[in-house]
Amino acid sequence: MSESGDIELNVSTAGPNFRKSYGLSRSKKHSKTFKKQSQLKQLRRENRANKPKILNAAGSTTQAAAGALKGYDLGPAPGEQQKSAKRQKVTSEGQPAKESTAAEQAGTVPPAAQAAAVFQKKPVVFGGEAKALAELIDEGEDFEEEPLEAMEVEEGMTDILAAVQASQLRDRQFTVHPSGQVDVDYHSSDEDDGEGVAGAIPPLLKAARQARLPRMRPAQPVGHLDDEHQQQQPQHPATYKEGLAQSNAAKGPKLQPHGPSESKSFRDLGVCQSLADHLAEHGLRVPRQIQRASIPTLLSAEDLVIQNLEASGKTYSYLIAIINQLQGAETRISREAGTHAIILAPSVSVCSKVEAALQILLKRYFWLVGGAMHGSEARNKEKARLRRGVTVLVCTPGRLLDHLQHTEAFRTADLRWLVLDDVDQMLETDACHQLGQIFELLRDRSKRPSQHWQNILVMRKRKLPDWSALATLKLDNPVLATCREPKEPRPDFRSKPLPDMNKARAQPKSSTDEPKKKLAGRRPLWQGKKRGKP
Ligand SMILES: Nc1ncnc2c1ncn2[C@@H]1O[C@H](COP(=O)(O)OP(=O)(O)OP(=O)(O)O)[C@@H](O)[C@H]1O
Repeated sequence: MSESGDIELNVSTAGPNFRKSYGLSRSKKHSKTFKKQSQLKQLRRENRANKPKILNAAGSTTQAAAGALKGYDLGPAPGEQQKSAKRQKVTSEGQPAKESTAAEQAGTVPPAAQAAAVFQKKPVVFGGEAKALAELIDEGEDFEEEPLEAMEVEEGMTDILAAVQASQLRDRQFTVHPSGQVDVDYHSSDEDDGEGVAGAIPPLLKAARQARLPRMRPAQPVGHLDDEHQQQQPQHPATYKEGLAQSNAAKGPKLQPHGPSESKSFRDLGVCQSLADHLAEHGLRVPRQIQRASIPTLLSAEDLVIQNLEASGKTYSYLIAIINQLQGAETRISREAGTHAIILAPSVSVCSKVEAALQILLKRYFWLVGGAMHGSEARNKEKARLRRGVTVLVCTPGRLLDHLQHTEAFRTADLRWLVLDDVDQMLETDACHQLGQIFELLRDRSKRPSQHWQNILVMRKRKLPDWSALATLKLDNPVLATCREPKEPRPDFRSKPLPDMNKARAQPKSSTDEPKKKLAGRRPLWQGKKRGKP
């Protein structure tokens, strides 16, 4: 210890194992980061001498107890026996913990421990510092400047991670064993006692387990889900709502699945005659599955998540619904009224694709103006277009935020639809950081006090993305429109009559067969010319 109170740790005392465990080179061990790491380790070592080293969330839960609860003997987990032999469990008074029998312990196993036992096959270590520090040291960075949230976790355990990150355990390390035992490790910055932390684990693991359950029921192939049918189905736990309620970051909506209706035409779905005719002129005569599932909900102004495969007709679903309502407004909506629908797309290519479809649909309704802005045009030109008015705007998040912040003439007070196309892709890019700001600015500019526009989320993947970036969107009891059927009916080869093979043989297949016929009587070249008889 130096005079200033800082601990000075001679690197050489750290020993060869220390270097080996982090794979450090000789030059690295003299780095500033490495010294800081050593200091921290030393502090922890000192601290551990005064505090209980291992704390069991269940008090005294063992693998046998978890097995007893489940009705069979689990037996020791691989490697667990040796580990437990090495570890000395201590009580908070520092006395060795008394090993109790399985029967005694059966009553003390919390549901969290069972949960861990069910879905864990091997011990999983969670925790911020150990892993994060190792990574930072490998990169040669100063760990004090980095947030200690670079937690790594086994594949498939991200939900647990989300729960842990949102909790008071974020910078502690704990291990979940197959037996359901949870060990918490302490370090010098811990202020509260062990019981507080242990109490926090069971609800977390319960939440984590819920989060791992399937989040959507499969879509109904045909017909609406009527109330009676819904009551018969086992109630699906509201995973996002309850499971991760503690975490604002991972909060998501509870979705009501909605299968396609049996309507055979766009008219049946509620689309007006003129638009249905216009669609038929452009080859859209029969609505696709996803359009049958989504258009009725879109027309009823409910928030909606549309999920289906690529090129299945998702874009047309929401465009048809929006334009159907815009063209049918009692008083014609002029461009001076500002923007009524904003479609956010993650990339320029998606923007262009959506705009192309939009322009096809707007051909008939000349008073409705559609446009795309994604940065390929000069900003002043875009501003001029916004000043004149764009009723349906297709935009990338970056460009939209820019105009919301800097273009006064951009009028969004009457916004009625906000579409996030390809939302799963959008949430994987940096654009997701701008979404929160966009929603806030749109809400501030809105005429009415509460958010009143219809939210439409379009995604291709079945798995719901991380909703943390959409937490401020305030989806209002959204419906999930999805269907499992292939996007196009497959051709039925069996129903086709087979060609008459005799006829096919009798007739020459094509004009190219003619020269062959002519050559039919000739001798092959390799036999040479026929010599005349003497
Ligand atoms: N009802 C329909 N009848 C015939 N063709 C349709 C119908 N709906 C959409 N299409 C055609 O299918 C193609 C894809 O449609 P759309 O762009 O809506 O699909 P998407 O699911 O949004 O695609 P992506 O996943 O690439 O965004 C378009 O060329 C469109 O013309």
